Amino acid sequence: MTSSKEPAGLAPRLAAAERLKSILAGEAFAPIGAAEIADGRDRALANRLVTAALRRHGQIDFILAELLERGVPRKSGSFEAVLRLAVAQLVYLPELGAHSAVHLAVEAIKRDRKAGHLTALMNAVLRRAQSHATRYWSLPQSLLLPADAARRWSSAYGESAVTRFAGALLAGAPLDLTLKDPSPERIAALGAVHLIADSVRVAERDRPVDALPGFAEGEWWVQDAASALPARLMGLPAGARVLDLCAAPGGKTAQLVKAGYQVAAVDADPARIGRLETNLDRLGYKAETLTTDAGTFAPSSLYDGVLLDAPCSATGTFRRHPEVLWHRTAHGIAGRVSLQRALITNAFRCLKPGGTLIYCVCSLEREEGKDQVAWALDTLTGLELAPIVTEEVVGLEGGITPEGLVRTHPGLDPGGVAGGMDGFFVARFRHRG
Ligand SMILES: C[S@@+](CC[C@H](N)C(=O)[O-])C[C@H]1O[C@@H](n2cnc3c(N)ncnc32)[C@H](O)[C@@H]1O
Repeated sequence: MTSSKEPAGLAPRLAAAERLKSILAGEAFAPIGAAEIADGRDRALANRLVTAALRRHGQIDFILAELLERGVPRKSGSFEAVLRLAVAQLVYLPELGAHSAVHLAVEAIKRDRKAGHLTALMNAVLRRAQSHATRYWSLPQSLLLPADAARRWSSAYGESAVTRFAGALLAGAPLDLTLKDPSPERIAALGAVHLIADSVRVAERDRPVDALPGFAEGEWWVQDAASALPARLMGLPAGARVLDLCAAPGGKTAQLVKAGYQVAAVDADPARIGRLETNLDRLGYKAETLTTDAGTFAPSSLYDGVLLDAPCSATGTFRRHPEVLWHRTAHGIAGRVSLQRALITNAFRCLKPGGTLIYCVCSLEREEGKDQVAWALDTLTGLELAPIVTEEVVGLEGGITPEGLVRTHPGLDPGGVAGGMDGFFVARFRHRG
């Protein structure tokens, strides 16, 4: 909501700048909600600006390097965030109006004690950006991905896949659902298309998720087609006892319940366990829930199956969380790798002899995927690989490695349906007994 003293359109920019500033400082992107901006149109504008600035971050880096010869001034408050948002609007969202981008950026930093002295610089830089807007609009898509990530992923997934990653980043992620009953009638009622197994893709998303048919009745839940793969690979008979480690908000828990298992869901975060319980309630599904550390959880009796969806760099989710592309550090990955090892070790301790362990991460990084499998087979000698075969992932045969691991990425189309999928890594192990 704008105050009478503020120019129209300033409030969403101030909120967007605050949000972008925290994302640049390392926080994850959470869309600006009604508590922050009551007016729905302002909120939509703020989220659109932040999303464009994040998706175009690599190209905007290039632009800022050209426009700011001495770099971003130090200790300049919201200057960089406001500048990035204004460049995103000027160059990539021209339909929002170039004049308002410049004027409101200057107004926004006037209100910031730490940046107020930089109005002349902001004005000059944005005028230059405006005069080069056509050239900047056609900057190559190769700038969209960090150069080191593009190199790593090209050698892992191939150059043509990585070329598609840039397009996928700009397009964002489509809405995929897992259906209790993937019958043609239900799929048609949702205006969706079938992907693989019980995953569907909503072709035209014209309303909020909770307004789609079947939401209130608990007929489906939101889940990317890649995220829906691991739980399907458990392959145990109905009635088996299955432990879901790092379970919230419960997409995989719901699948395990749907498969007929007796499920215990563990997560360390009480608020996220609350969301898992709400989600299961809506679906009419029951599972035991435990708020505890999956690295030390010691069950009173062992499980037939354990699914571990470990915390990771989340680089496979860059279409919905573009900031993960720019937050990855060697130090951060090393921390994740050792946490994942502690969790795999405890997952193995919770498993019955002969039981099945599924390890998965929404990461495109080899250290969190294939290298962890090599480590587990070396260290936990009671584990052996239970290779996943193509018949288990019909419609996604290209996602299986020769060793029987699943490795998806945004350049793969599930069931041949355009729109890609998240990057996921899945390995299945068996307890030798
Ligand atoms: C990738 S998300 C899980 C998504 C979930 N499996 C699903 O399909 O909806 C990772 C989860 O791990 C939880 N987590 C992180 N460290 C944990 C730990 N040491 N013990 C238990 N849960 C943990 C986080 O709270 C987060 O909910």
